[in-house]
Amino acid sequence: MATDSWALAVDEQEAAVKSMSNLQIKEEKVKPDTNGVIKTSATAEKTEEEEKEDRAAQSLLNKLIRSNLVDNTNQVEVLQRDPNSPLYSVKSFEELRLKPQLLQGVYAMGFNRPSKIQENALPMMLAEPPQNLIAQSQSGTGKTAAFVLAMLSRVEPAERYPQCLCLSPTYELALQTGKVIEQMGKFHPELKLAYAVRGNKLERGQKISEHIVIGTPGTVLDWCAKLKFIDPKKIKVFVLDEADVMIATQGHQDQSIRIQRMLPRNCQMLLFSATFEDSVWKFAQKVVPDPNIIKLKREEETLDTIKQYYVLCNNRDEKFQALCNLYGAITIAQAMIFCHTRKTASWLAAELSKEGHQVALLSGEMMVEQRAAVIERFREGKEKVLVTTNVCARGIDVEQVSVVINFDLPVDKDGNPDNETYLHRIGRTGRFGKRGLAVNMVDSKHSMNILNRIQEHFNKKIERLDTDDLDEIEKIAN
Ligand SMILES: Nc1ncnc2c1ncn2[C@@H]1O[C@H](COP(=O)(O)OP(=O)(O)OP(=O)(O)O)[C@@H](O)[C@H]1O
Repeated sequence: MATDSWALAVDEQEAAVKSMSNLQIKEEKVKPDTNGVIKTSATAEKTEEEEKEDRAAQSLLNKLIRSNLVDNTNQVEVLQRDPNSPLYSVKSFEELRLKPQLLQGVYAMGFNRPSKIQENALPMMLAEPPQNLIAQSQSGTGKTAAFVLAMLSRVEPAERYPQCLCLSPTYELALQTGKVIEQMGKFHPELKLAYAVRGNKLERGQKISEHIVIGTPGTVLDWCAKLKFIDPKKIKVFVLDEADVMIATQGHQDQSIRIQRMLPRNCQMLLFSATFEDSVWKFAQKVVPDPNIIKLKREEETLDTIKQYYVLCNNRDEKFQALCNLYGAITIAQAMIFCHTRKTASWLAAELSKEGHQVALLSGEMMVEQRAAVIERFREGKEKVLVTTNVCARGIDVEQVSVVINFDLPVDKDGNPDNETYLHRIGRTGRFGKRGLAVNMVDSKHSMNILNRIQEHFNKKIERLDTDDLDEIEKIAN
């Protein structure tokens, strides 16, 4: 195989780095595309695969670093299966008439009142007869807590068999949800939970007596169909968590549908997702018949309150020099610096450290727990600058950042401007009326072209900044 070209492609396309060792690539001709990026069919495939894995990692990361509800002032949209039935919403947990032990559990977790999505979702989920629900709202808005409460409310502790089944996309995400079940159900000690995840081996012929089973689709399917540890006909509540992450994983969609088909017709089906792309929507409709639908829109990200600049350089070293010139001005607040590859991010973090700056590096090579720890320190303000990559920081919410530096402009895997990522990176800096600042480093004709296309897309002028001019620097700092 063409080792050099392959190495080059890998360098360009960070997402493919990890896959090198386990890919069997057949001899094939590799030619650079119009952007000079070399792809083989194997790289393209694996890149997609990696992105999918990333979604699960991101979701886990967000859970690990989150200690509060995400603020959302948008309206909730509710579509009822029966538009004539009254629409209930609750402003307190008391109104739900929960079992006292559950209410105690909710309060012990520090929840004083239902979150926006919970206000509508909880009465629907707890209604008699049970109703099916599809709910979508961004990560951190209280979905997990909502369906956990619904499952715990429906369980009959005296009946010792699985009554609620919850599917999660990965082992780690299943454990996170399991923790919430354990916390919320802690004043209900007779309530038991089983984890249907890889490595949890039971003796053949056994029936499990736990009331709630949480697991990944493959193992749950085995437990229901092949090993018969669970009698699916007795399941009252079926939850599909993180449907968007779920269907991004090969095979999970089919396995989930096969499990759903074994359940009784009157089983309550609940599906949750942070996004509603077409594929998620199609899947949701397959597994949730006659649903009520609740949607909570994401806070709009805009560029209105953000000052955007670009700095013209000739190469990476000049970009570094420009960044050093800017450093004093940007560290008045907290800043995130985005690079295209892990290699550049590591290099930049090391160079900044050599200059005596204290920076944090968030890299894709780190374990999810390590990444969570880095973000946590940054959120606490222990470091003021975080150097990271596109892939690594996508989907991660760090609220107090007010400066974003694009050391490399965001491009998609075909080398075109990634406007969505641009907006997401930059948009976060100017939230809630705060002023934000974005500086884009441009070092070639190609990247100037990308910048121009970004300006056109958003119909916003990005001004040139001269980092050797102290007056100019003053201007951006104030
Ligand atoms: N009513 C509430 N009051 C206060 N905090 C809450 C409430 N509901 C949930 N939380 C907390 O807010 C955070 C986010 O909630 P939760 O994990 O349920 O959101 P989510 O929408 O399921 O997020 P994800 O999609 O990432 O799983 C958690 O720390 C949770 O403990």
